[in-house]
Amino acid sequence: MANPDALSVNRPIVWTIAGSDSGGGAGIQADLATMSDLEAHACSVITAVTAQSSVTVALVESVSSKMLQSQLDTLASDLPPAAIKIGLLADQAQIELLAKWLTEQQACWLQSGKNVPVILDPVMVATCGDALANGGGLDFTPFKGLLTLITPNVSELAVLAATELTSVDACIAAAQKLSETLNTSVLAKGGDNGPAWCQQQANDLLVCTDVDGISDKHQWQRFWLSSNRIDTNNNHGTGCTLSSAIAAVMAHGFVLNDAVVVAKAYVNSGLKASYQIGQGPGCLARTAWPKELVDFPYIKLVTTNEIEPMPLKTYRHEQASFKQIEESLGLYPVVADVEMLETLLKAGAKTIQLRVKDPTDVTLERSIIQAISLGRDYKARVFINDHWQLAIKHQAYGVHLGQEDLIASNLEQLRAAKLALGLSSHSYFEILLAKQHKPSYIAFGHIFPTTTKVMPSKPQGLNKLARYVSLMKGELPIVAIGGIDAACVNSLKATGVDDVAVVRAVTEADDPAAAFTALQQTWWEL
Ligand SMILES: Cc1ncc(COP(=O)(O)OP(=O)(O)O)c(N)n1
Ligand SMILES: Cc1ncsc1CCOP(=O)(O)O
Ligand SMILES: [Mg+2]
Repeated sequence: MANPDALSVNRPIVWTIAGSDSGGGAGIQADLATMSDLEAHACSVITAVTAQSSVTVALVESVSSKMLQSQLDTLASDLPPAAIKIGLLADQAQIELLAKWLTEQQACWLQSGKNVPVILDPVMVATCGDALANGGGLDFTPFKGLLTLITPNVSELAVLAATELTSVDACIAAAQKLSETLNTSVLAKGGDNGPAWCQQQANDLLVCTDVDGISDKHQWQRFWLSSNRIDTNNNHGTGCTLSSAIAAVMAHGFVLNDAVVVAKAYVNSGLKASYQIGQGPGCLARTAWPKELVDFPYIKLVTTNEIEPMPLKTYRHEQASFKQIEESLGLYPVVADVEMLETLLKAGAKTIQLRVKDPTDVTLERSIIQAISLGRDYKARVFINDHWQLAIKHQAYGVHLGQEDLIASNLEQLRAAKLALGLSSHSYFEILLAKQHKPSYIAFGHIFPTTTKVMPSKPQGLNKLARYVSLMKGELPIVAIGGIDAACVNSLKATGVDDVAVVRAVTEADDPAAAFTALQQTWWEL
């Protein structure tokens, strides 16, 4: 019987194209362990065999071109990948061969509407300091346009961008240049010594290109991803683990930005439980899908005014929280006009959102005043969508904003006015971003297909919802939205989600008041 908690119905196939580490801590061995731990079926294409322990690399021998080609072709015909991670490439001939193969394959995948993410970890040196490939001499430009993400550490970034990294500015410029040269997103890892190095925290820089399935506002942006530094020498295989985790998470259908934050949490959790096995640096433990919020990074958008990563204590202590929701929001309607709002308040709604989307509506302010006043009459909590200045002016109970609106809104004014704040999210990445503002609740969607709004992201489904809910338990209420009707209320409740917002199931019903009462009754009785 299928496991209802499984990430995907069938384990997705993920390939690792990398070198064997006879010591078992890095390379193919770390990749297979990671992919399998993250519920993927791992296939391997071995590029090189290394005679390696935790203290030395004694010998590296690349496989023949014939063997490399044969592994690729044999797997492709029976076990096609949902995502690919590339690690050690021993020489230029392997880069050329793989780039040619990927070019041909991507043309086929494109024809069949398939998008296979390719994550390149440009391995050059082992943790013990010995060279694995002729890194400085390798030219990765044949991969231009073929990659989804490249994950260099500080020294690899310096080699790839052919520059010295002496400042945070230089790091950002080098990552940006690499992104443009290879036409790919870049995760520049800051765990090792370098300009963004900090004793207390590890700061990675994510440079996004046109990432599939995320908000327009997050594309072509740069973000610092910061975590507490985990004090351990057992870091052999960290880069291999990170890149194969990113590939495995993407194979389960998560967007790139989500895969990066989940993989970082996976590595953090693995480092905490890491162990020494030989005389040198030990390796990461395999701790399954990350479930602890503390392991996920803080995210900061890099702007022209603020380029430095943020000290984590600033996020934790310096901002006040928005109003706490004392009594659950429950199942509540989101409506487009005051008439419908009044009908539903009369039917007993104690929470409701006014969502007026017409920017030319000359009656907007009047509608907002009426909605807030009706809310007071019926002792209901009225949230105003988007129009935060008017909500402050007329003292609404709360405001609901999208991630896009966050950029244009003044959260300090909202905080000072003591309004409740709800924030939308569509992914792990956006949940983490929203949480940093300490809102009153986070809405998550769309759970099922919806016609109410054109969404850049795919429907999330119940399985992902359950993961987000369990991550945020005890932190903030999560409100599910999108395509919700009487038929799915049961299964939504089973995810443990706190509250539910509905549009069409109420507003397009023949009798909206009756539809709302029935839905709410079902929700409370479950
Ligand atoms: C409860 C709830 N969740 C999500 C939304 C969507 O808000 P937003 O992302 O700002 O999009 P628009 O509603 O403005 O199109 C919501 N309104 N309410
Ligand atoms: C505003 C919004 N944000 C995410 S989904 C959605 C629309 C939900 O509408 P419906 O309940 O009719 O699917
Ligand atoms: Mg909005």
